[in-house]
Amino acid sequence: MTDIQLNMDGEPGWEPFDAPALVGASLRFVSGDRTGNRFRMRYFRNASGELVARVWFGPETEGPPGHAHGGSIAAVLDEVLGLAAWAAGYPIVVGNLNIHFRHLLPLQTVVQVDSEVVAAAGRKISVRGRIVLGDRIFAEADCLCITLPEEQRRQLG
Ligand SMILES: CCCCCCCCCCCCCCCC(=O)SCCNC(=O)CCNC(=O)[C@H](O)C(C)(C)COP(=O)(O)OP(=O)(O)OC[C@H]1O[C@@H](n2cnc3c(N)ncnc32)[C@H](O)[C@@H]1OP(=O)(O)O
Repeated sequence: MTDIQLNMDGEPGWEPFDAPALVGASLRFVSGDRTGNRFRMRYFRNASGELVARVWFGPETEGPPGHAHGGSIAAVLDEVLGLAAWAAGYPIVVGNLNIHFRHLLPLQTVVQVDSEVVAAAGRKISVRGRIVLGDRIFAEADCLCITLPEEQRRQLG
């Protein structure tokens, strides 16, 4: 437990990021339980202002024996990259998420999710992300987010 908590810390120059304060408390599926056996997550903004997450993939995210289920990896990328667009000021939902799974991700490991908002054109916001540990890349993703019309936003809020 201590190791997990230590590894979940940010880096110098990172600021803790309060996701519920921005989007409400609805993100329980991935980041809502900081003590359970599925995901444990902490969000930060790095020195460039980009959203970064530290994520522990627990035993209940298992797919291939001893390794994370692809769907669990997709769930994390969906939330982090969607939230990255919100953190950049765009009220969106994810329209398309394309993932390259590069290496099996061992369970009970804390990895880092990097994100970058790369383009905004009309309602379409492009976000890129990857899951890494040191120089090991586990997954890379391109995410197309679509801003919600005001009326739909009101219905959700
Ligand atoms: C303050 C209160 C708020 C509270 C709110 C809290 C929310 C808290 C969020 C937290 C942060 C997120 C973290 C989790 C992220 C998810 O998990 S979101 C859930 C998963 N996503 C969904 O369920 C989305 C379901 N899909 C939809 O709702 C609709 O299809 C969409 C995406 C809103 C688009 O529908 P639409 O508004 O009718 O837009 P439409 O006119 O079809 O398309 C607009 C443009 O986007 C393009 N486009 C649309 N979809 C696609 C697609 N899939 N592929 C490619 N292009 C597309 C169209 O081609 C079109 O392009 P142009 O013709 O303008 O060049």
